[in-house]
Amino acid sequence: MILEKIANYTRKRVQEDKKIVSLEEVVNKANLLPEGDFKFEQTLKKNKVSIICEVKKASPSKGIISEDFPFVQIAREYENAGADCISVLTEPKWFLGSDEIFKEIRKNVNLPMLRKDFTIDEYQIYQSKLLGADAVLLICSLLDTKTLKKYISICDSLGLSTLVEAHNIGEINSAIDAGARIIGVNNRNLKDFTVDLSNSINLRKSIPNDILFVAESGILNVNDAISLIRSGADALLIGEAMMHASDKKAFIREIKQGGALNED
Ligand SMILES: O=C(O)c1ccccc1NCC(=O)[C@H](O)[C@H](O)COP(=O)(O)O
Repeated sequence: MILEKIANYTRKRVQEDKKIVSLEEVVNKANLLPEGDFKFEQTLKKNKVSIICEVKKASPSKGIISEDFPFVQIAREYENAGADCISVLTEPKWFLGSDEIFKEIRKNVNLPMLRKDFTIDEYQIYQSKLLGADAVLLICSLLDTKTLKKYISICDSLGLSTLVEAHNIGEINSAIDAGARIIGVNNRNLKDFTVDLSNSINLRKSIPNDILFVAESGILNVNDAISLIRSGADALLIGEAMMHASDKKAFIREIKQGGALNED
């Protein structure tokens, strides 16, 4: 499965990174930074519905999404269009992301930023803190409950939020047991890349209301977004459709207005 391939490649990447900067060094450096203030989850808590816009050059399911990829300009456009948070993919092989892209965007926008990578080692959490991230992604199918708990605790000590991603009820229970405060449900089946928004809609009911719920992937238009808001999503993570939207401001405005109209 693609996720295993990505995770295996990520293990090699992290081993290489550790040869340049050791675990001890990243830990020490990260601990010297001011503690984070959980800006990512504070933003999600404060809003009725938040839109997390993703900066995404390519993906395993779609190949190249943006040929020229002016990533700083895209992130600024998201900010000006009314995005609440920004997600930046840093995985280099399948998503053509990088830590440098993340750092450049960090310098140019004020919104809370999610470092979207395939976390398989605590090293990446300290690295995310050094990159200026506000949140990291933890994927349940890559981490058992004990490891999830440990990584959430490391993030807590650094003031970083965690988006814990689940695909099914077993993974949701693992995320809850690990103490996740934000759970994302991915609508994309990572075995065959099919997208089914009803995955978020069905699994919403299994997540307690005091845990923030993010619907992820495959949101192609305003109607998709509104149906997820109606099913109780606190936030939507939108990549490809946001990258392609010619009028990003109108896209976000219509989602938020549509979501508000469907309240109660
Ligand atoms: O996007 C993929 O093809 C993909 C494949 C394998 C693992 C993860 C993948 N995507 C990561 C994401 O979480 C999405 O980029 C994100 O949810 C936005 O999705 P979309 O709106 O469909 O671009």
